Amino acid sequence: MDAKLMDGTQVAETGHIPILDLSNLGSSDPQKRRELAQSVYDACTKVGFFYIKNHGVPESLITRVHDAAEKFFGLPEEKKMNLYIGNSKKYRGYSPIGGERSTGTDDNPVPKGEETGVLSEAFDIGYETAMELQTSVGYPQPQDIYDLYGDNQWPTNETLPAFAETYIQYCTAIIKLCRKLMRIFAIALDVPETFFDSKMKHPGVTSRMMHYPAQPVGDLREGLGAHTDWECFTILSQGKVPGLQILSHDGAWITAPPIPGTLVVNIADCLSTWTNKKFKSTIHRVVNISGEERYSIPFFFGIDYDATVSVLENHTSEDNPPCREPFKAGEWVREKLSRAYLGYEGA
Ligand SMILES: O=C(O)CCC(=O)C(=O)O
Ligand SMILES: [Fe+2]
Repeated sequence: MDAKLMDGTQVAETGHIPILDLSNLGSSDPQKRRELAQSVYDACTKVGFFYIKNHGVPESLITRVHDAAEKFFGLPEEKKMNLYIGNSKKYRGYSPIGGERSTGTDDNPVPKGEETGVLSEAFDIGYETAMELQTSVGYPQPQDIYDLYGDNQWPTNETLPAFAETYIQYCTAIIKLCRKLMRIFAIALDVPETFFDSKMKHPGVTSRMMHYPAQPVGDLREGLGAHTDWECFTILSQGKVPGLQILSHDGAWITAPPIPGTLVVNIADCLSTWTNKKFKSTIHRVVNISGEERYSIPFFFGIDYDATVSVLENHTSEDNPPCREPFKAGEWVREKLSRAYLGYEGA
């Protein structure tokens, strides 16, 4: 059924976004992995978004991390502001409502100085080796050339008992899933299955808890402006309340409602570049007109910050030259981060 948004855009409740069953993600049968890779390929080239079920992340852990997010955002503003993102050189910490700006997309940027603050608050963390230590004792520290690893600003245990522990546990489970997915992407792209393995020793990972207040009637502000994600791909746990919309090829915003037992995956800029844009880094936004508070937890998975993103040769031809020169993942992410917040440009 189609609905009309307050700003007049059509929102179609459709089955445009495939639901993929990941039961065979770690199958020992290469044929089963190839079949999964084929459906991943179709989803990435046609939509750039898909839901995953049987993904292996325990529902109880997802529930615990969402509970932690709700508790965090329920803290008094001054406690949250103790962890203000502006205290961090690495873009880690709390960003209050209106603190993040809608910068638009590469093709359709919001002019500098005209950006508006979005109707959401967020708590951001980045990769730290504690996320590996649960599964691999003695995991080495990364070299931090781009100044983006570690130094998360955690609330104390007195303020929020077990908050850091729960969020780190969640990240551990998601990183494990992401490394397996990268192998499926490699098969889908017709390169050796282990192609990305050496580039995700200390993956350029960011995750954030987000809170979108119920939008007051008549308030047209976006919860999060139209954008693409920057890394390789995103795994989104969107709680129970709808609000995520993706831009279809014919220019309509399509809602991607929460589906119990699933997470959402979307392709982001770095992986799209690797594929010479065959995999779509699809524009999306959040508008919370549900009348309820919305909580979501995006997890952005990128390759090591000091690794190079370079268009795969087997995805170029004379008529289809590389869309970009090779670049370091850390440089790209830092440049994007420096424009993301109002009144704070990082280090
Ligand atoms: O909250 C959501 O559903 C999506 C968030 C998102 O797109 C992002 O943080 O990049
Ligand atoms: Fe996003």
